[in-house]
Amino acid sequence: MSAPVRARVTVPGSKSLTNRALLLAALAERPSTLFAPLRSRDTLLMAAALRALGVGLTDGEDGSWQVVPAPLRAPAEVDCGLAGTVMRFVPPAAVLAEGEVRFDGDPRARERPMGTVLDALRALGADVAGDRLPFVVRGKGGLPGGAVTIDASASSQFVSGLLLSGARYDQGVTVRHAGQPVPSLPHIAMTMDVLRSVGVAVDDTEPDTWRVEPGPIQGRDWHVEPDLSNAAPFLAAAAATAGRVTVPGWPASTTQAGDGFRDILTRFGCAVDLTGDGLTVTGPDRLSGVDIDLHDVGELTPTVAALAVLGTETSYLRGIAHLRGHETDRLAALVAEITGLGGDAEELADGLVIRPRRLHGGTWHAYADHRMATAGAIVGLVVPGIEVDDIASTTKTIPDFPGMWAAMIAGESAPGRP
Ligand SMILES: O=C(O)C1=C[C@@H](OP(=O)(O)O)[C@@H](O)[C@H](O)C1
Ligand SMILES: C=C(OP(=O)(O)O)C(=O)O
Repeated sequence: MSAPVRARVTVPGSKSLTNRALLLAALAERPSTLFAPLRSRDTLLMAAALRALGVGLTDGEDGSWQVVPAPLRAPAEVDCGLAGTVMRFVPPAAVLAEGEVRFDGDPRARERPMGTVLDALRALGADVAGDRLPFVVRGKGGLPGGAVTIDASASSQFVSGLLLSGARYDQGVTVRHAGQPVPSLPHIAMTMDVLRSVGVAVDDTEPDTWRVEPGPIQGRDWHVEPDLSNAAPFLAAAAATAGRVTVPGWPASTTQAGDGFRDILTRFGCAVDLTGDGLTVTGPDRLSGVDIDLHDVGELTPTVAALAVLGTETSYLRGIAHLRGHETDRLAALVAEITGLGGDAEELADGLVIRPRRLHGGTWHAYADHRMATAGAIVGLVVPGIEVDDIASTTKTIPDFPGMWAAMIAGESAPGRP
């Protein structure tokens, strides 16, 4: 094992909060300012999409973003990259423009599930050509809206996307889910919470039903919380090396699903301490195994799998069949990388089983997936000779992961940060 990691790591803003704030600011009645937003590939793509639709977006010297809403304009082209939040959140807004808005993205993005959102928009009165990327929204300057029933078992983003723009539809929107349970429900709760914060009337009292009333969206100041899911690999470094890592600015209460990592770390045997100073995690001498349902926090799976690989007991990660439609098929990718290095991992119908076995060095493939890349970095702290083939894929949600990781290992605060 490498030397225990001891560091204080300040992580950049939340992807999920930044992209929701950008979209709502674009649809608002008055300008908004985002303080400490995330600036990474996914949020820069969201910003570019909104600019292409005519929204004013300027950079403040302090790293903030000023957003000046304007009637959405077409024709326009939107590059979704590999960002689920761009491909699922922007089309429901693009129907408000008058004219063609063309969407495309990375090769893998063309495979990610999308048809449910486009069918829902058609059912609500939109003219959309296509069922996955590339597709074209032919905006009519507005949308009747109303009630729609969808199967959101492949992604909570199908629901969030429709809700975020719903207040701007003539009749608002009511989204009902029918199908296997919706994953990542905390992300839908976050959507409802941000809608309330901009004065939109919402109702989620009925299970699997979300209602957004039509009405104006207020401009506001947004103070974006640190991205707790992106904090996870750094906290995992403490867990993996019997070290200690503090993430300052961890919110006392939050709508981010990544907050669930505190409980997961406890189950691995870590000491987890949330104080006014931040969240401090101290790793145990021996990592336990876990049997855990990650349905609500699927995006933590690669990080949890990396710890499970280093655990001393068998781990079961459950409730995550939908990860097959993420940046890559994460279940297949994790099994391939773990077994490729001599480990023991197997796919379950809805998850993974990972048994303890000593790994050897070699290449850990990232599959253009930021969270696969960071999972490789965690394993590489403990197993000598591991090289992640595409660490640059981390720029999807962290601007400088290699710099932050190196600073953490050296025991420094990340450069330029408190
Ligand atoms: O709404 C959001 O910001 C997100 C919702 C989740 O998507 P799925 O429901 O597709 O897992 C999550 O995994 C993703 O990283 C971000
Ligand atoms: C699933 C993820 O991203 P996306 O927003 O592209 O769906 C993720 O970040 O783990």
